[in-house]
Amino acid sequence: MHFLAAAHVADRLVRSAEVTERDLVVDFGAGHGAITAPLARTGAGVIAVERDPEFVRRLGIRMSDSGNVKVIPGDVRTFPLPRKAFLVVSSIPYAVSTALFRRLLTPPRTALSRAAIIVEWGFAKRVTAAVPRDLEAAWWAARFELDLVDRIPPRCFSPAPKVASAHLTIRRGEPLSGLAQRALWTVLSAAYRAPRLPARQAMSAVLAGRRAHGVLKAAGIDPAAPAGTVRPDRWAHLARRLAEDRGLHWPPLPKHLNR
Ligand SMILES: C[S@@+](CC[C@H](N)C(=O)[O-])C[C@H]1O[C@@H](n2cnc3c(N)ncnc32)[C@H](O)[C@@H]1O
Repeated sequence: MHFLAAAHVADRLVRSAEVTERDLVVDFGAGHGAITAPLARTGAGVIAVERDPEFVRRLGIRMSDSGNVKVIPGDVRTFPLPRKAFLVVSSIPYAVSTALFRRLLTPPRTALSRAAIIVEWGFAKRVTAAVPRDLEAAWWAARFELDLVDRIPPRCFSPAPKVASAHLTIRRGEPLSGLAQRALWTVLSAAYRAPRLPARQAMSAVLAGRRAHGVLKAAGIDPAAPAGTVRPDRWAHLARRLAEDRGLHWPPLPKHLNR
C-alpha cells in the first residue's frame, strides 16, 4: 500500500474539486487520512470509507474533533453510495479502480456530481483517451468530462510505488434526458460493435430509415470516419438530437448498467 505523503498534492486535489460547505464528499480508501484531513477543513460533510479496522479506529481518533467527518468501515466495491448528490475526493486503492469507476459512472442516474481522484497513470491515460478503446469507457466519457490534470511522481507516496500516478478530475457533461441516454447507449453500442466501419454504415441499422449521412453531418460527425474514431462527446451530441425526433424509438437501457 502506498500512502500519499505530499501534503501539497492532497491540497491541490481537494482544491480542484471546488468543495464547499454545502457538499457531501466521499473519500474512498481513506487510510491514515492524507485526503480526509484537508477535506475536513473545507467544512463539507465528509464520509471516509476504509476497509482496514485498525485504520478505521486510528482515523476515527484523528478526526474526532471534526464534527463534519464520519469514518465508516466499508469496502469500496460494496459501500452504499449516497442517493443525494455527492463528490468523490480520494487517493484510491488502485486494485479497485475499475470497480469504483463502474459504480460511480455507469448507472444512468448516478448521483456523482464531480470528483478529483488519484489513480494509477496507465488507468488515467486509458479513461481520458480522446477516443476510448471500449464501450464502457465511451459511455463514461460521453456523459462526464474526465480530465488528466497532472502526473504525480512516485516520490510523493510512502513507500514509493513503481509506477507514476495521476490527478484526475471528473465533471458531469451537458445533461442528457432519459431518452437521450437510451439513444446514446444504442448509438455507442453500434459504433463499438463495428469500430472499423464508416460511421454512416455503423449507424444505418439504428436510424430506422433516416439517412445516416445527413443525420451524422448535421451532428458534426464525419459520416466516412471509422465509427471507432468518433469522440464520445460527438456521440452524445448526436444522441441529444436523435432524442428530439419523435419518430425514432430507443430500447430501454440494459439492466446491467444499474448494477
Ligand atoms: C493506497 S492506500 C491510500 C490511503 C490514503 N487515501 C492515502 O492517500 O494515503 C489505500 C487504502 O485503501 C484501503 N483499501 C484497500 N482496498 C480497499 C477496499 N476494497 N475498500 C476500502 N478500502 C480499501 C487500504 O486499507 C488503504 O488504507
